Amino acid sequence: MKETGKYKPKSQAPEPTLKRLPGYLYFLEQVKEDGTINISAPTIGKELGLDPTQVVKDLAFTGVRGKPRVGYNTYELIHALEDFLGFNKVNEAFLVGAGNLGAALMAYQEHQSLGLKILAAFDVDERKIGKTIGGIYVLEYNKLFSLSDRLNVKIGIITTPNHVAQEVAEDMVNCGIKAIWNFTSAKLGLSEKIIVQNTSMSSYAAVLLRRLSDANL
Ligand SMILES: NC(=O)c1ccc[n+]([C@@H]2O[C@H](COP(=O)([O-])OP(=O)(O)OC[C@H]3O[C@@H](n4cnc5c(N)ncnc54)[C@H](O)[C@@H]3O)[C@@H](O)[C@H]2O)c1
Repeated sequence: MKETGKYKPKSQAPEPTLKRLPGYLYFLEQVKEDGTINISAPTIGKELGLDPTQVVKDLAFTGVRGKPRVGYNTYELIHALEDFLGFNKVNEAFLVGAGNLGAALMAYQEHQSLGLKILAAFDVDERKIGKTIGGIYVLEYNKLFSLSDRLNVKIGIITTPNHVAQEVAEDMVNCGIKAIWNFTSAKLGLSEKIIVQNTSMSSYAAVLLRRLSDANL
C-alpha cells in the first residue's frame, strides 16, 4: 500500500464527517475544472447546504486550514482530502460471493478511483469459478487461504447469502483481513480490532419508504 502522508491530518474524524468528506472532494473537483484557485468555507457550505462552521470543522481533519479572506487553495484541499480518505492509495481487497451484488461491485471500475482495488473474488459455485467479471477472476473459495498467505490483503468484501456471512467473515479474519465491508444483513460478531462497515440496502429502503409514508404525498 502506497502512502503519501504529505498532510498531517487530525485522526479519528467522526463518522458524519467521514461521510461528508467525499462530497467536498467531488464538489472541489468540479470547482477546479472551472479554474477556481481559492474557495471560501461559506461558498463551499452554500453549494453543499452546510453551515460554514461545519465546513471548517470537517476540513480541519484533513490538516489543511483556510486563510483569512482568501479561503482554501482548491488544489491543496483536493490533495489533502484524497490523502485523508485514502483515495490516492491502492487498497487491495478480496470479495467473497460473486453473485448478483458481488458481480455488480466487480464490474464497477470506479472503485479504483476511490482507492479500492478488488484483486480477486471467491465463490463456492462451480458455474462461477474460473470466470472473470470486470477483469477480476472468480476463484474457488478455498483459494482464499493460500492466496492470503502470499498477498497481504487487508480488506474483505462480503456479498454472500446472509447465513454464511459470519463463517466467511471469520475465515477472512483468520486470513489476516483487518477491515470488512459487509453487504449482507448478517450482524457479524468479530473481535473489536476488526473494522466492520455494514452497508444494508434494506435499511436505506426502510428510511426512504417510511419518510414517503410520513410525508403523506
Ligand atoms: N447491501 C446491499 O445493498 C444489498 C443489495 C442486494 C443484496 N444484498 C445482500 O448481498 C448478499 C448477496 O446477494 P445477491 O443477490 O448477490 O445473492 P446471490 O445469491 O446472487 O450471490 C451470492 C453468492 O455467494 C456465493 N456463496 C454462497 N455461499 C458461499 C460461501 N460459503 N462462500 C463463498 N461464496 C458463497 C453464491 O454461490 C453466490 O454466487 C445477500 O446477503 C443480500 O441480502 C445486499
